Amino acid sequence: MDQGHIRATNIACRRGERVLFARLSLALGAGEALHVTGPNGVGKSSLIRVLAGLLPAFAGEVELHGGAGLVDERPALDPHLPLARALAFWQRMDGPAPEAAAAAVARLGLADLGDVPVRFLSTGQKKRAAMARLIAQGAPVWLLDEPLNGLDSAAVTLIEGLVAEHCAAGGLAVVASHQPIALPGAMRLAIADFAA
Ligand SMILES: Nc1ncnc2c1ncn2[C@@H]1O[C@H](COP(=O)(O)OP(=O)(O)OP(=O)(O)O)[C@@H](O)[C@H]1O
Repeated sequence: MDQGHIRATNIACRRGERVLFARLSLALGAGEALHVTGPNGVGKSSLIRVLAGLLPAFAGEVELHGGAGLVDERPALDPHLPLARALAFWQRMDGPAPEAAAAAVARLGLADLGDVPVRFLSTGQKKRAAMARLIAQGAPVWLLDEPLNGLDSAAVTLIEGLVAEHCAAGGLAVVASHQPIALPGAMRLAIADFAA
Protein backbone atom coordinates (compact mmCIF):
# COMPACT_ATOMS: atom_id res chain seq x y z
CA MET A 1 0.00 0.00 0.00
CA ASP A 2 1.22 3.53 -0.78
CA GLN A 3 1.97 5.65 2.25
CA GLY A 4 -0.55 8.36 2.94
CA HIS A 5 -0.77 11.27 5.26
CA ILE A 6 -3.28 13.90 6.13
CA ARG A 7 -2.79 17.27 7.74
CA ALA A 8 -5.33 19.93 8.58
CA THR A 9 -4.08 23.27 9.81
CA ASN A 10 -6.25 25.76 11.64
CA ILE A 11 -9.39 24.73 9.82
CA ALA A 12 -12.83 26.13 10.41
CA CYS A 13 -16.12 24.79 9.10
CA ARG A 14 -19.25 26.78 8.41
CA ARG A 15 -22.64 25.22 7.62
CA GLY A 16 -25.36 27.67 6.75
CA GLU A 17 -24.94 30.63 9.08
CA ARG A 18 -23.12 28.68 11.80
CA VAL A 19 -19.41 28.16 12.26
CA LEU A 20 -19.30 24.68 13.77
CA PHE A 21 -15.64 24.61 14.72
CA ALA A 22 -12.54 26.72 14.25
CA ARG A 23 -8.76 26.61 14.84
CA LEU A 24 -8.77 22.82 14.52
CA SER A 25 -5.53 21.16 13.48
CA LEU A 26 -4.65 17.49 13.10
CA ALA A 27 -1.97 15.40 11.45
CA LEU A 28 -1.83 11.65 10.83
CA GLY A 29 0.80 9.56 9.13
CA ALA A 30 1.22 5.90 8.29
CA GLY A 31 -0.12 3.56 10.94
CA GLU A 32 -2.06 6.17 12.88
CA ALA A 33 -5.73 6.38 13.77
CA LEU A 34 -7.85 9.21 15.08
CA HIS A 35 -11.23 8.85 16.78
CA VAL A 36 -13.33 12.00 16.25
CA THR A 37 -15.88 12.21 19.06
CA GLY A 38 -18.79 14.39 20.05
CA PRO A 39 -22.55 14.52 20.34
CA ASN A 40 -25.04 14.67 17.47
CA GLY A 41 -24.74 17.82 15.42
CA VAL A 42 -21.34 18.90 16.71
CA GLY A 43 -19.73 18.62 13.28
CA LYS A 44 -18.13 15.16 13.02
CA SER A 45 -19.54 14.42 9.55
CA SER A 46 -18.69 17.92 8.44
CA LEU A 47 -15.06 17.41 9.49
CA ILE A 48 -14.89 14.12 7.57
CA ARG A 49 -16.30 15.85 4.48
CA VAL A 50 -13.80 18.71 4.80
CA LEU A 51 -10.94 16.19 5.08
CA ALA A 52 -12.30 14.31 2.05
CA GLY A 53 -12.36 17.52 0.02
CA LEU A 54 -16.13 17.33 -0.42
CA LEU A 55 -16.78 20.43 1.62
CA PRO A 56 -14.50 23.45 1.44
CA ALA A 57 -12.95 24.54 4.72
CA PHE A 58 -14.23 27.96 5.75
CA ALA A 59 -10.67 28.74 6.86
CA GLY A 60 -7.38 26.89 7.02
CA GLU A 61 -5.73 24.23 4.89
CA VAL A 62 -6.16 20.51 4.33
CA GLU A 63 -3.41 18.42 2.73
CA LEU A 64 -4.10 14.79 1.88
CA HIS A 65 -1.49 12.58 0.24
CA GLY A 66 -2.21 9.09 -1.05
CA GLY A 67 -5.60 7.85 -2.14
CA ALA A 68 -8.51 8.26 0.22
CA GLY A 69 -11.55 6.07 0.68
CA LEU A 70 -14.71 7.34 2.36
CA VAL A 71 -17.47 5.37 4.04
CA ASP A 72 -20.35 7.43 5.34
CA GLU A 73 -24.13 7.30 5.53
CA ARG A 74 -24.56 7.87 1.82
CA PRO A 75 -25.09 4.84 -0.43
CA ALA A 76 -21.75 3.36 -1.46
CA LEU A 77 -23.14 1.02 -4.12
CA ASP A 78 -25.75 1.12 -6.88
CA PRO A 79 -28.99 0.14 -5.10
CA HIS A 80 -30.43 -1.55 -8.20
CA LEU A 81 -27.56 -3.95 -8.90
CA PRO A 82 -27.07 -7.31 -7.24
CA LEU A 83 -24.33 -6.96 -4.63
CA ALA A 84 -21.70 -8.94 -6.54
CA ARG A 85 -22.16 -6.82 -9.67
CA ALA A 86 -22.22 -3.57 -7.70
CA LEU A 87 -18.93 -4.49 -6.01
CA ALA A 88 -17.43 -5.70 -9.29
CA PHE A 89 -18.23 -2.34 -10.89
CA TRP A 90 -16.21 -0.47 -8.25
CA GLN A 91 -13.49 -3.07 -8.27
CA ARG A 92 -12.98 -2.38 -11.98
CA MET A 93 -12.99 1.37 -11.34
CA ASP A 94 -10.85 1.38 -8.20
CA GLY A 95 -8.98 -1.72 -7.77
CA PRO A 96 -5.90 -3.38 -9.05
CA ALA A 97 -6.50 -6.29 -6.66
CA PRO A 98 -9.39 -8.68 -7.42
CA GLU A 99 -8.08 -11.16 -4.80
CA ALA A 100 -8.31 -8.45 -2.15
CA ALA A 101 -11.88 -7.73 -3.23
CA ALA A 102 -12.89 -11.41 -3.01
CA ALA A 103 -11.18 -11.78 0.36
CA ALA A 104 -12.97 -8.69 1.66
CA VAL A 105 -16.36 -10.06 0.58
CA ALA A 106 -15.69 -13.32 2.41
CA ARG A 107 -14.28 -11.59 5.48
CA LEU A 108 -17.31 -9.35 5.76
CA GLY A 109 -19.74 -12.25 5.54
CA LEU A 110 -21.18 -11.18 2.19
CA ALA A 111 -20.33 -14.23 0.10
CA ASP A 112 -23.90 -15.57 0.10
CA LEU A 113 -25.47 -12.23 -0.74
CA GLY A 114 -24.00 -11.71 -4.21
CA ASP A 115 -27.35 -12.13 -5.98
CA VAL A 116 -29.27 -9.82 -3.66
CA PRO A 117 -29.98 -6.33 -4.99
CA VAL A 118 -28.20 -3.79 -2.84
CA ARG A 119 -31.47 -2.03 -1.98
CA PHE A 120 -32.72 -5.19 -0.26
CA LEU A 121 -29.70 -5.53 2.03
CA SER A 122 -30.20 -4.73 5.69
CA THR A 123 -28.60 -1.65 7.21
CA GLY A 124 -25.75 -3.67 8.66
CA GLN A 125 -25.24 -5.62 5.42
CA LYS A 126 -25.06 -2.36 3.45
CA LYS A 127 -22.46 -1.02 5.87
CA ARG A 128 -20.42 -4.22 5.56
CA ALA A 129 -20.70 -3.99 1.75
CA ALA A 130 -19.40 -0.42 1.87
CA MET A 131 -16.44 -1.65 3.94
CA ALA A 132 -15.78 -4.40 1.38
CA ARG A 133 -15.63 -1.79 -1.34
CA LEU A 134 -13.30 0.35 0.78
CA ILE A 135 -10.91 -2.54 1.42
CA ALA A 136 -10.79 -3.45 -2.28
CA GLN A 137 -10.00 0.16 -3.10
CA GLY A 138 -6.61 -0.24 -1.42
CA ALA A 139 -6.41 3.44 -0.44
CA PRO A 140 -4.04 4.29 2.41
CA VAL A 141 -6.31 6.96 3.91
CA TRP A 142 -9.61 5.77 5.38
CA LEU A 143 -12.23 8.34 6.30
CA LEU A 144 -15.03 6.62 8.20
CA ASP A 145 -18.15 8.45 9.31
CA GLU A 146 -20.13 6.48 11.91
CA PRO A 147 -18.91 3.10 10.64
CA LEU A 148 -20.61 1.25 13.51
CA ASN A 149 -24.14 2.54 12.90
CA GLY A 150 -26.55 -0.33 12.40
CA LEU A 151 -24.01 -3.07 13.17
CA ASP A 152 -24.44 -5.93 15.60
CA SER A 153 -21.72 -6.64 18.14
CA ALA A 154 -19.92 -9.21 15.97
CA ALA A 155 -19.78 -6.75 13.08
CA VAL A 156 -18.56 -3.99 15.41
CA THR A 157 -15.67 -6.22 16.46
CA LEU A 158 -14.98 -7.01 12.81
CA ILE A 159 -14.83 -3.35 11.80
CA GLU A 160 -12.58 -2.53 14.76
CA GLY A 161 -10.28 -5.33 13.64
CA LEU A 162 -10.27 -4.15 10.03
CA VAL A 163 -9.26 -0.63 11.05
CA ALA A 164 -6.50 -2.00 13.29
CA GLU A 165 -5.20 -4.19 10.46
CA HIS A 166 -5.33 -1.32 7.99
CA CYS A 167 -3.20 0.80 10.32
CA ALA A 168 -0.84 -2.07 11.11
CA ALA A 169 -0.29 -2.42 7.34
CA GLY A 170 0.73 1.26 7.09
CA GLY A 171 -2.65 2.84 6.38
CA LEU A 172 -4.26 5.55 8.45
CA ALA A 173 -7.82 6.12 9.58
CA VAL A 174 -9.93 9.04 10.73
CA VAL A 175 -13.04 7.60 12.36
CA ALA A 176 -15.96 9.77 13.42
CA SER A 177 -18.13 7.92 15.89
CA HIS A 178 -20.43 9.13 18.63
CA GLN A 179 -20.30 5.65 20.13
CA PRO A 180 -17.27 3.93 21.62
CA ILE A 181 -14.98 2.18 19.15
CA ALA A 182 -11.93 0.16 20.15
CA LEU A 183 -9.01 1.55 18.20
CA PRO A 184 -5.89 0.65 20.19
CA GLY A 185 -3.39 3.48 20.23
CA ALA A 186 -5.73 5.89 18.47
CA MET A 187 -5.60 9.61 19.11
CA ARG A 188 -8.86 11.29 20.09
CA LEU A 189 -10.27 14.59 18.98
CA ALA A 190 -13.36 16.03 20.66
CA ILE A 191 -14.88 18.47 18.19
CA ALA A 192 -16.59 20.36 21.02
CA ASP A 193 -13.13 21.55 22.12
CA PHE A 194 -13.00 23.57 18.90
CA ALA A 195 -16.47 25.10 19.06
CA ALA A 196 -16.41 28.55 17.50
N1 LIG B 1 -25.91 21.74 4.30
C1 LIG B 1 -26.10 22.24 5.52
N2 LIG B 1 -26.56 23.49 5.70
C2 LIG B 1 -26.74 23.99 6.93
N3 LIG B 1 -26.47 23.32 8.05
C3 LIG B 1 -26.00 22.07 7.93
C4 LIG B 1 -25.79 21.46 6.67
N4 LIG B 1 -25.32 20.22 6.87
C5 LIG B 1 -25.24 20.06 8.19
N5 LIG B 1 -25.64 21.17 8.83
C6 LIG B 1 -25.65 21.38 10.29
O1 LIG B 1 -24.33 21.30 10.76
C7 LIG B 1 -24.32 20.72 12.07
C8 LIG B 1 -23.30 19.60 12.10
O2 LIG B 1 -23.74 18.54 11.29
P1 LIG B 1 -22.87 17.21 11.17
O3 LIG B 1 -23.65 16.26 10.33
O4 LIG B 1 -21.49 17.54 10.77
O5 LIG B 1 -22.86 16.73 12.71
P2 LIG B 1 -22.42 15.35 13.35
O6 LIG B 1 -21.56 15.68 14.54
O7 LIG B 1 -21.85 14.43 12.34
O8 LIG B 1 -23.81 14.79 13.87
P3 LIG B 1 -24.39 13.27 14.00
O9 LIG B 1 -23.70 12.65 15.17
O10 LIG B 1 -25.84 13.52 14.27
O11 LIG B 1 -24.14 12.57 12.70
C9 LIG B 1 -25.75 20.30 12.35
O12 LIG B 1 -26.32 21.27 13.20
C10 LIG B 1 -26.41 20.29 11.01
O13 LIG B 1 -27.77 20.60 11.09
